[in-house]
Amino acid sequence: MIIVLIGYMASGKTSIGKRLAAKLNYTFIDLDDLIEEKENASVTEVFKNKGEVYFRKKETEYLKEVLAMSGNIILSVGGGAPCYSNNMQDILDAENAKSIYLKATIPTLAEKLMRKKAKRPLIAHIETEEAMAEFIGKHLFERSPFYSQAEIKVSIDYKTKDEIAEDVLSVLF
Ligand SMILES: Nc1ncnc2c1ncn2[C@@H]1O[C@H](COP(=O)(O)OP(=O)(O)O)[C@@H](O)[C@H]1O
Ligand SMILES: O=C(O)C1=C[C@@H](OP(=O)(O)O)[C@@H](O)[C@H](O)C1
Ligand SMILES: [Mg+2]
Repeated sequence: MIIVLIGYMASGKTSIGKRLAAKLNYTFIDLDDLIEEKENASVTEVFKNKGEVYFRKKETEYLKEVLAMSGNIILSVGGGAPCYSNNMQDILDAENAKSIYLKATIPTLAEKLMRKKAKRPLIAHIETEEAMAEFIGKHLFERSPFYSQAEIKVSIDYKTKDEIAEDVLSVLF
């Protein structure tokens, strides 16, 4: 089975994915880490040197590769992955795949992203929490139609990583 974690930046896809993989003894794959490895550059460097369009092409290419893999995998994708190309449909159509949306409210995301924006080129320039919340509001409005197609939704507000991992496990098994 491939469990695909989707959701907005800083909703916890990467860190919850790691925990779930350890608990289930599944292979953990983070799509951003895979891109960094294959491109031999950080996400920030890829955005800066090759542009976002190039990043999106690579994201789509490696997503297809992972979805075609066999075995038990937890796949954490970047926040934009479901929203470009045919990626969300490919996730839904993949045999053996289950999609999970880690869902958060705007204030939760704004607070998390103010602390964790440095490595995220789309929001690194935003200076105040108020401006961050405004940006996220608009961005989530565009992205929610993709995220909402996930088979399973788990709310993450006010929860610890362990609580979120437990909630995901309880809806899955
Ligand atoms: N529920 C949580 N409680 C506290 N910190 C969290 C929680 N979820 C994520 N974090 C922290 O927030 C940051 C962003 O999480 P990350 O897993 O990278 O999110 P994503 O991959 O969705 O962008 C990380 O530093 C992570 O440790
Ligand atoms: O939402 C996005 O478009 C992005 C999210 C990032 O991943 P995380 O969601 O893991 O931060 C990373 O792929 C890149 O900075 C673009
Ligand atoms: Mg991540």
